[in-house]
Amino acid sequence: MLELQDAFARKFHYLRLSVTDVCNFRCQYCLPDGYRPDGRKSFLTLDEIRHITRAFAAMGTNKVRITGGEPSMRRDFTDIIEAVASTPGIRKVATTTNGYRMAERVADWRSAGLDAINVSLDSLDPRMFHQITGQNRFHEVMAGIDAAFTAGFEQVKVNTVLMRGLNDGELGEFLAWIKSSPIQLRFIELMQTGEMDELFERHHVRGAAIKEKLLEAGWQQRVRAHNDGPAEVFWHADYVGEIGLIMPYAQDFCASCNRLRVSALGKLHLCLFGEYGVDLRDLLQSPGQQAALQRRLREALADKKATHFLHQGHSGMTPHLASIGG
Ligand SMILES: Nc1nc2c(ncn2[C@@H]2O[C@H](COP(=O)(O)OP(=O)(O)OP(=O)(O)O)[C@@H](O)[C@H]2O)c(=O)[nH]1
Ligand SMILES: C[S@@+](CC[C@H](N)C(=O)[O-])C[C@H]1O[C@@H](n2cnc3c(N)ncnc32)[C@H](O)[C@@H]1O
Ligand code: SF4
Ligand code: SF4
Repeated sequence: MLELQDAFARKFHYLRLSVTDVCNFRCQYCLPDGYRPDGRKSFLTLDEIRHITRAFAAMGTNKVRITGGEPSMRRDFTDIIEAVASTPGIRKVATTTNGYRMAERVADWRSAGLDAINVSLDSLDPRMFHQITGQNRFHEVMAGIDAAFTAGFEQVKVNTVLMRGLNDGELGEFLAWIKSSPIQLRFIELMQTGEMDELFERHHVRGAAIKEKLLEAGWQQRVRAHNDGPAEVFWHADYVGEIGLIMPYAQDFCASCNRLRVSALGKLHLCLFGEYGVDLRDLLQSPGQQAALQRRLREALADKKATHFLHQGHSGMTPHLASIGG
């Protein structure tokens, strides 16, 4: 099998597949004014999703993360999970969600083949949660996380975007929360995107400060496996949970890049902060197009850059991460 490999010898076995741009939250760093419907957009159909997944799987992809917007806003979300999970070669199906409908549906998602779930939770203080996400749904999301454990997930990853002056003083509360829960809590550095005004300057805080505190408190960094993603993971003998740090501004962050993205509009994105998307949709219309689709993917990959250009202030064409799935 000819794997997907770029000019820097990085291999890509992980696809982040966005299934919708729509979201019901208004996170300050993503869609502060909420999702603005655009009647002309049509998101990938179930058949198109099947064709994409098959082509990637035929080139060595074994993990697919279904994302968005908010993926659980899709009425056929469970069918999407099932379609991806039943594709030969796909060994891990994951999703990233804001927790919407999770408490009621997570058991169905698991039965459909979902292996891993990442939930966004920016604060353990319900009022701060509301302030950051624009939604008064803290307890709903927490109930969703509990329901995931009840449904049989052994670990849940929780994503917390670090924001100076908002949630950056909550380390103690978060640590107490994961002391006896199998949660991998990941602090994510705020990333600058095209539609952000001065929010980035106001709230960006380096994950390195948390790393120092963790090391001082006896946390140890897990040795990275070669196929691990970009999170640095820390463990402590007194804690069931773990801490992950996602620090895209750190040196060499992109050296371990192992993922490609397809947007809900069917475009291949070589980087979260790339300059363009490669349209795939014309080759998603029948199974007979798979060879041509694979050729297009391989040719496109030749142009993947070594890293993002965030340090120079360029966030590419990405207006906000809901447009590409994060
Ligand atoms: N800069 C950058 N950020 C990323 C990348 N992949 C994920 N992120 C960010 O990391 C955060 C967590 O992403 P998730 O969707 O939970 O996925 P993940 O970290 O790949 O999770 P695992 O597959 O469990 O390792 C989000 O804010 C993403 O936008 C990446 O390739 N580059
Ligand atoms: C774009 S969301 C899509 C999935 C789902 N709606 C959710 O929020 O989990 C994926 C992840 O990106 C993160 N994210 C969005 N905008 C970000 C930004 N500007 N900087 C860092 N992380 C961001 C979110 O917190 C979330 O964990
Ligand atoms: S981060 Fe996720 S939940 Fe928040 S606005 Fe963006 S897409 Fe929606
Ligand atoms: S910023 Fe781009 S190159 Fe860097 S890890 Fe993310 S997707 Fe890969």
